[in-house]
Amino acid sequence: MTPPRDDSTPSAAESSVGVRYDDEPGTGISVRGLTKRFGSVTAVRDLTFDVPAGQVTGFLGPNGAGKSTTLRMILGLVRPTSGEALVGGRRFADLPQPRRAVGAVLEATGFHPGRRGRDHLRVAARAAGLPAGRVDEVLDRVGLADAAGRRVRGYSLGMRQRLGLAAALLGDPAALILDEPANGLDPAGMAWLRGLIRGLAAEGRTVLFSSHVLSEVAQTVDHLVIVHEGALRYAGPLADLDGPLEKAFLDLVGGDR
Ligand SMILES: Nc1ncnc2c1ncn2[C@@H]1O[C@H](COP(=O)(O)OP(=O)(O)OP(=O)(O)O)[C@@H](O)[C@H]1O
Repeated sequence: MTPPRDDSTPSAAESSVGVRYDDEPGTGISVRGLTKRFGSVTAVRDLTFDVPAGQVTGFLGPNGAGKSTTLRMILGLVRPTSGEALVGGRRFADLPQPRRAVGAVLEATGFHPGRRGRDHLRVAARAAGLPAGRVDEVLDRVGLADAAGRRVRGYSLGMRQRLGLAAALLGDPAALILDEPANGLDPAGMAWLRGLIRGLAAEGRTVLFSSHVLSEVAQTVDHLVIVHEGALRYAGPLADLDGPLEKAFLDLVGGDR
């Protein structure tokens, strides 16, 4: 039997097309009784759901529903008040090679404006002990190769999103967590992102992304997790929802305001 993916050493060869990410036990993301209180505010309350590998899962909820807090707890950036989140069967803090297990694009991804796109990725790759050859591979994958020599201050919002995705892909991770990746993308950019996300899941990776753009979500996901006021409202296949996504969503989160 091959060793668990997290214990293997990253290499350019392994990142080539053809590697599957869901053929090992313990893949996917699993959230169990996750709760987070900030003082008197309960941002996330007793959330339990699974994010299957090899599928695209949309993470939906109104403003303030607790999505970002949940994603940050999965990534070990926020400590849960109780419960746990497992990536590939392990808590983030226990992952032997976190970059290999999960890549993330969070909303507040900051890039030094004076640095060139390629240099950002070189610095990130070096800091993570990843091969320098990955930089050009991920630039190609996100369609940023031609702009890689330009300084980030001249990048559009969509180009910054692509750079964030490139950084997330550096470690060739089995799981991707993307907080509103469609933010700032024009229609062509959204169509491109949809193709990228679907392609990543088709390779067997676990993809969890949050979005407020329901029309885009409906075209992109297989699976959905919907939260409201920190609590779970739905977890399951898109196809099992009652009616069109927008109507089902508004029914679930009380959208008659
Ligand atoms: N560090 C913090 N300190 C105090 N309260 C916080 C903190 N982070 C989040 N919250 C609160 O937790 C709740 C959930 O916020 P969160 O950002 O997780 O929601 P969200 O679903 O991602 O919202 P949006 O769609 O607007 O990005 C909100 O009431 C928010 O004000």
